[in-house]
Amino acid sequence: MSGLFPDASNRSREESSTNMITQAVYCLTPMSRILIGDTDNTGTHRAINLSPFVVAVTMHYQVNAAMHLAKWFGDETTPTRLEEKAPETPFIMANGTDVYGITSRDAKFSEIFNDGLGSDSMFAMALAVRECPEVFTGIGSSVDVGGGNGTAAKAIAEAFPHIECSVLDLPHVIDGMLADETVVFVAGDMMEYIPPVEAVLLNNVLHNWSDETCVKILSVCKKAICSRKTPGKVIIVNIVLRPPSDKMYEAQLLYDMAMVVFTTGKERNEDEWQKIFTEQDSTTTRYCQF
Ligand SMILES: C[S@@+](CC[C@H](N)C(=O)[O-])C[C@H]1O[C@@H](n2cnc3c(N)ncnc32)[C@H](O)[C@@H]1O
Repeated sequence: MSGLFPDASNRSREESSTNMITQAVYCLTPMSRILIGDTDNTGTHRAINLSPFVVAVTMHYQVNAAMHLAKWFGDETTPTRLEEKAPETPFIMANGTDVYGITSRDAKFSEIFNDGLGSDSMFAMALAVRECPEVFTGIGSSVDVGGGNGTAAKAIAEAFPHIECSVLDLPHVIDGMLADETVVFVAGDMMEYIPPVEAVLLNNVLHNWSDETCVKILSVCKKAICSRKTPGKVIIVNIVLRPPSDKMYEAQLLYDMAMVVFTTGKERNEDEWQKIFTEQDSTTTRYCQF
């Protein structure tokens, strides 16, 4: 204890070392910096703030779901291969319905969930727009399918003002959204119909679903981009699992675990993505990494 509470004779030496410790302890790391964002003197955010995402994925519904993981794994009455356990997920075991069942009946959770995913989208789209601008050139119209609160669509509209941007999501999600001059909100079901458009954006959507459902969603996307004279494109923003030696591998596996707990989907490596694209019979596939 004496080392923690220095006596007066050592004061100046201790003060300077306390300052040093204080600086070392309270300095933000690159990771914690993205949890507070950055505001200018008008209160406008100038940098990415991922804290809404942390709040959204640690709500009691998700924590309860994670607590059911062991039971879900260990349930001997269900098959051992994980994909055969679908459509039951730890989330459904814990909450009686899937994430979208909860967003449809709990408006507060829906708002927190959409804001959280929106903050994550802001992060991903800022990189996509900066690192892969060629993906968006030559496009006149786009629909962000499963676009939630429209954060990604707004980022595209801001970076490429000539693109007419819309967002398609489930009716209860769209209900609360206010259209602005940059983005139009459309209620619909991506499993059934997507309006004709030059580019469909699927931002962090396909990893929520099984291979079979991804093929189904992509076939609806294909109809939407092929109903015009010149066929358009489907832009997929998603993790592509890297080899175990990659420094991002552990973070990517953590995302994969989240998919197991919350959804019937998973994160995929390039071969697994390619399998889906081949089954879906896409003409050309190009990968841009960021
Ligand atoms: C993981 S969130 C991704 C949200 C957004 N793209 C983002 O990254 O912030 C999946 C989105 O798909 C929407 N969704 C789920 N099922 C859908 C369906 N059948 N038709 C349209 N949207 C759907 C959800 O409401 C949710 O907004």
